[in-house]
Amino acid sequence: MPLVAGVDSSTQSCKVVVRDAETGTLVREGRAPHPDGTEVDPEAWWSALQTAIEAAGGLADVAAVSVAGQQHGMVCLDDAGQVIRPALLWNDTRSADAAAELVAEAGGGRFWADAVGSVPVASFTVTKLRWLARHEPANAERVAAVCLPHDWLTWRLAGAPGLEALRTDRSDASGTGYWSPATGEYRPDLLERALGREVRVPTVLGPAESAGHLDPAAVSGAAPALLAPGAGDNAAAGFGVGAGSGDVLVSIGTSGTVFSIAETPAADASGTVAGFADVTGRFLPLVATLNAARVLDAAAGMLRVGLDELADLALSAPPGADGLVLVPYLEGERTPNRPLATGAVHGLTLRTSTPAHLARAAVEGMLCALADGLDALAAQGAQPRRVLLVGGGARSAAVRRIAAQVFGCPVVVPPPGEYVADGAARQAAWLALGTTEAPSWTPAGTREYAAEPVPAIRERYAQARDHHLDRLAQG
Ligand SMILES: Nc1ncnc2c1ncn2[C@@H]1O[C@H](COP(=O)(O)OP(=O)(O)O)[C@@H](O)[C@H]1O
Ligand SMILES: O=C(CO)[C@@H](O)[C@H](O)COP(=O)(O)O
Repeated sequence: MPLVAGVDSSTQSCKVVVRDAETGTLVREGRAPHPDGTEVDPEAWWSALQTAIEAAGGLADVAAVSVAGQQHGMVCLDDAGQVIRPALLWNDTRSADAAAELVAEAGGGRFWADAVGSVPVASFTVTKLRWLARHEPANAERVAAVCLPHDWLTWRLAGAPGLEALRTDRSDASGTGYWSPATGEYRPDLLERALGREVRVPTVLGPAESAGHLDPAAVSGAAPALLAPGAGDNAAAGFGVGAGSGDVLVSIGTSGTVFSIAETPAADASGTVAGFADVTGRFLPLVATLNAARVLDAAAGMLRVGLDELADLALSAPPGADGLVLVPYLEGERTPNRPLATGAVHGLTLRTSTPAHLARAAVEGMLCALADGLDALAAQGAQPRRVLLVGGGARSAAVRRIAAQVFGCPVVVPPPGEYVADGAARQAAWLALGTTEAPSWTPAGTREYAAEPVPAIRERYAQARDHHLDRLAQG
């Protein structure tokens, strides 16, 4: 029975699962935390990956490995393959002006949506390259190759064999802003427009193509396992839960994402829906917010309670929290594009000044921003008859129950698990087994949450969401 390993190198942590390639049975797992911040030395991901692999019992008996990871992060390498500066992550908003500049230079969003399927905001790698060229020209001069977190980790697992060996996959390439899901080709002209010159980018592999072999010297005791192409974390999560064409997913991790598996590429000139690619050769129209699970962390911190108590408090308040609304822009926001925004609380009265009301408003505010994303996805052709809910935030009983009221459709929650790492493992199994189709591992024990929709929650949120302050310069 071959074993395979899947990795999720996400914003807050690194998770490794080892599964049976044929049945998908979980054999062992491990995890390790990542440092805080929106600028991170990739070496910290490498060290977390080593710790998580060790906690998962190592890779000695594993036939294939696949790395999925947070999307968009800019990892710049010099001629010798050394990292030039800490990576700027997807939630680093310093390139917001660069994004606006790139869009204006092209005459608007239509150009970008047609060229690469998405209109760049600060999250996209292409805007970070423009920021680098403008603010750190000496670093920009040294760049020989640019890649993404999952590409870099796969390359390190291969023993960092030279820049020409860098590999990526369609799903992550589609978040760069210089690769087109519609044509399957890079747009080196757009990369050059951002950075000022062309640099090397990873070769984009198709589904289940090999990225080479693991170098046993890179991981203590590991076998020379096959390396799979890997994926962006949202695409991997879709693959991990076995989502099929037309399914709509909401992921509540550090980011909030709303996406579906589509047969045709998206090209939304408004920039609300990003036109990404999936793991199987299909497409992944996606709306992302910067504020999801950490809104709950922040509310729990303010109320000095744990996350389970926060959920109990939220469920003890009435739907709509008697008019208390929390606008969740704690990290600025990406959709809508408000990089400088801060959060706000509206509707405070003596009645609503309770921990329960604030807890409920935090859950509802975070979910309303995602419900706006669902509307945008529906406007692009998705049909959210039900929503599959994944990510760390889906562990909250309040999120699961209130989501059905806010989204206005049933919410299906797979058993708690690491679906990004599972998606990566399933991709590794596809490669290891050499089959035409990926093995079908279906998570058993999904639960469906249905509730009467409460439109008043979203109506009140719509009145509140445009009223907020910008962050102070040092904020
Ligand atoms: N029971 C819970 N209730 C609410 N949030 C939770 C719960 N368990 C975990 N989380 C949240 O999930 C988040 C991590 O989710 P995860 O999907 O792993 O994030 P990421 O992939 O961005 O690193 C954390 O912010 C954590 O607080
Ligand atoms: O930027 C996006 C999607 O476009 C984010 O979804 C990142 O991929 C980070 O994911 P998490 O760490 O929150 O899962």
